[in-house]
Amino acid sequence: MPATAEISIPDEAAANSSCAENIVNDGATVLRELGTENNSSNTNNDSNAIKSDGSNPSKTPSQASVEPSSGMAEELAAGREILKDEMRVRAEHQTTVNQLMERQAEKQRRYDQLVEVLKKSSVYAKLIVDRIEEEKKNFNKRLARAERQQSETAAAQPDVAEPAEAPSPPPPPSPPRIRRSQRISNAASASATASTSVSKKRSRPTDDDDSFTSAASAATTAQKPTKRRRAADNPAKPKTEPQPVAEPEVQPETQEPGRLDLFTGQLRDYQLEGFNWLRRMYENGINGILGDEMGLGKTVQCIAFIAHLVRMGVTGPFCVVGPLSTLCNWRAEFARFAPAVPVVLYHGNKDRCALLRNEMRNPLPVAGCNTSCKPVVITSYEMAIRDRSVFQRYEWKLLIVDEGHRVKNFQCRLARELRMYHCTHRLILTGTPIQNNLTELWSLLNFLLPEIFEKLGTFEAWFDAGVLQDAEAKRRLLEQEKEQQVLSAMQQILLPFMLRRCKADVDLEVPPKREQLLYAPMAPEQLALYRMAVDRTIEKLLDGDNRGSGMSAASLEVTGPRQAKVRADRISRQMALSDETNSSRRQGEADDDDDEDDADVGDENDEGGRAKAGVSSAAVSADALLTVADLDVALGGGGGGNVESAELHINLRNPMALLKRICNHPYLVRYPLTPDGQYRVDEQLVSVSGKFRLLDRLLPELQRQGRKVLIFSQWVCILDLLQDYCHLREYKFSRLDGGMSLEDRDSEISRFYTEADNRIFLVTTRAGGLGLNLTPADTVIIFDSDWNPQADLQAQDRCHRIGQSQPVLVFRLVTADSIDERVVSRADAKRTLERMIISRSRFRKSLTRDALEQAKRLDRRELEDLLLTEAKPTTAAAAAAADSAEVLPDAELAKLLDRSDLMADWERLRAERRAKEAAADSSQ
Ligand SMILES: Nc1ncnc2c1ncn2[C@@H]1O[C@H](COP(=O)(O)OP(=O)(O)OP(=O)(O)O)[C@@H](O)[C@H]1O
Repeated sequence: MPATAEISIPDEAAANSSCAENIVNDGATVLRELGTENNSSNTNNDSNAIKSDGSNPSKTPSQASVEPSSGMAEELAAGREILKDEMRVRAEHQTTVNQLMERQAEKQRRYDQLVEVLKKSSVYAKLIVDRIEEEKKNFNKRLARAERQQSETAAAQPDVAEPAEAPSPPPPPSPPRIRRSQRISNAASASATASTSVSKKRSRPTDDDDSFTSAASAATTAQKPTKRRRAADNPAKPKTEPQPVAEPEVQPETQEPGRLDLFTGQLRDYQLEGFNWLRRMYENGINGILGDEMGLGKTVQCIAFIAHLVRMGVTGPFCVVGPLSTLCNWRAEFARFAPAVPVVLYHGNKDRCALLRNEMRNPLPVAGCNTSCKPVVITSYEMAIRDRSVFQRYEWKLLIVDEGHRVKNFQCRLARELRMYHCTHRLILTGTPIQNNLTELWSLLNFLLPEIFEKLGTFEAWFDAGVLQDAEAKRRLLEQEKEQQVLSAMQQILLPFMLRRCKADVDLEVPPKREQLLYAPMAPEQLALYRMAVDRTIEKLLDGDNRGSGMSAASLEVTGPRQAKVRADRISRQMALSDETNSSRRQGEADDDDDEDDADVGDENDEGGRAKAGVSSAAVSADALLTVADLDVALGGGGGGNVESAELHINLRNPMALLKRICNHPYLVRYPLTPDGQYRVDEQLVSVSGKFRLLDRLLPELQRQGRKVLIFSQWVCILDLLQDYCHLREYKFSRLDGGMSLEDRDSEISRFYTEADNRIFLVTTRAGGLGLNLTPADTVIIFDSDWNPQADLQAQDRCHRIGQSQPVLVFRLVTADSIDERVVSRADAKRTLERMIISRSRFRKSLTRDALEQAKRLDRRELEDLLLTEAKPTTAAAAAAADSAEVLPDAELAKLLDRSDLMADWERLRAERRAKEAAADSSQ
């Protein structure tokens, strides 16, 4: 990393600069030539060039007053014009050069900042590496001492005269080197007994032996009742240097032999490593991001970590803030993995929360442990904001922000409020640290470590996802990397603060998944409507229809609440959902889980946000709708006085949203009504949308196979349509969206788990895409992709996670030749950005000296591969002709739904793994 790299003026600037010089020179040449020509026709034989204003300085006043010939005058005039042009060009080029120089200076400034951050970050990196090495040294010393003691005991044993006196039993055999899963409790007790009973066979610890190291350190700290030095990160007092290594605040040794450990689960190897990383960060007073891919067990690692802190005598309080949908999951996981640790789920109205606050306040005894601690408070973003003044009164020992990419906008309300909490340690959990751009990653880091990540400019716009769509720009990016190594600098900066493992890196024992893009051509009616939206015919039609009513097309929008009568039917048909829930759901278009926060306003796709931002919509009465006859005629509907009633939803102020609606289903723009004002749910619901046609091919077959399916959409109104479809086909289903209460969400999830014939779960990406475990499903259909690719990935990972036993098929539906394709390609570019910065092997292990060195040497070939040959989901099936009833021929369908190849791969992998394990065991 050239820390003091001189940045030369880029070729472009140099070229422009020399270009400007050339022009000046050329201009002078032209003028000289012009002067020569003039001289040749001028009897005065002047040899000087003409001044810029066209006068000839060498002429005497009398000469100047001599009238030139008309030819000469023309030449002079032409010369003046040329000169003016040249001056203009010269000025323009000078401006360009100045701009380029300014840009370059700005880039240099940002680069200097980056180097500065790198320096700060390497102080932390060194601290952590030194700490790890020290732990290893200590462990080795303890091991050697234990071995010495053991051999001394063995040597002393023959001298024991009376075997009948029952010598103390031989030390229990040391635990075998555990490969796949490792109980923390085992690790802890292994270390606790390390001084008396460590097998001679055990090899020297490697990185993988971190568990033992951890436990050794835990035991060491348990014996040293030092007071934890408060490494508080109170924003008012940012710390500028890493805090000295601090021990957790421990009470005197309390562990008795055989005492129940608080974490009752078994961590896998990589989870154990994550646990050790969490512990080390805490002990060193460094906040961090646990960025493991979704479903790898971030929740479980945190629970193990909190259980460890409690066991070490840290009495809390601890706080977990997450999306509403995940709260029950956190509570359930605590009950499953650390039942002795008290937990309070803080959610509800003010009265209920007042009661909960009483529970929060007092320390409770921890079963099986000679200690007590305040309950772990689990709450939602909404509550964390609403009751900030309450939460602010606590001195949180640990604040966990689950799905922490929510603070991706550093100015968002949630980030602002959480910054006011007093906490010793902060931790962000996110499976998707980079969603759209580097600014978001900076925001997360700024939230955690404001003293290091203080200047947004440092991270801003080094790499732009938009640029990554363009091959030429990718090549330029490679050049930049060669010159400045910005990418490696960023990776080095992140290294001490982030741990991220991908599913491919770890032995997850989850069958593989296959993601496929399914292209659906538009149905004829849909295409007609789409064209009308593109060429703005809709606008003209609506303008015409509403001229008399004094309503402009731009303000035309039908809103949900005014449609209560026609919605009633839909509501009454819903299963297990309360009316209250539904009416609240009607308020928003796109889902807005916990969206009281302003974090997502400005999100490209945030329909709900825009609605809230106040698109003043004029509701159109049912009578007015009847008059939109031209629209019906254009769509091939009734016309000629036989126009059916329909609910229109057209917001011309947002043409992009209008196109997206049409791509997904024309009913989102114009839903036909029955004569009595109900939604007309018949075969046409399927036939007018390309995506529904595809769906109608996939779902019956999946139902026949008994597969459970998750269908994700970003729009609540699409969920409504899908629900109508389920009624039409008489499919049982569950549903989860942002308008539902915590209890309703919980009951819908449990219905999906427990009812065998409930095989479809309709979920909004925002409300249900995060933190849920829906492993009964093995098929995911993403009805409409998000601009943010991570939202789709999160959705897929609801069922592709630990606990899944089947290969998972993921289908992303894309309407061919439409705005949908743009969404998909832009999302792919953003995925490349994410892969470039963090999804490389660098963050796989917690920090080592080797990893630090490796991060300095970014492999150019690796980067080239990534940028120039990207892995994309397979484009499996383009639907057949739009007017064909056979949208997806049987043979194609069978191929799409066939998982036998995935299963075979999975079986082979498992067999190989078993063989390896057997070989390793026999060699021990
Ligand atoms: N060591 C373990 N033993 C048993 N079950 C586990 C273990 N680790 C994870 N799981 C299970 O795997 C599933 C995924 O784990 P978890 O929810 O902690 O993942 P996550 O990384 O937090 O996912 P997300 O990012 O989606 O929130 C859960 O059902 C969890 O109970």
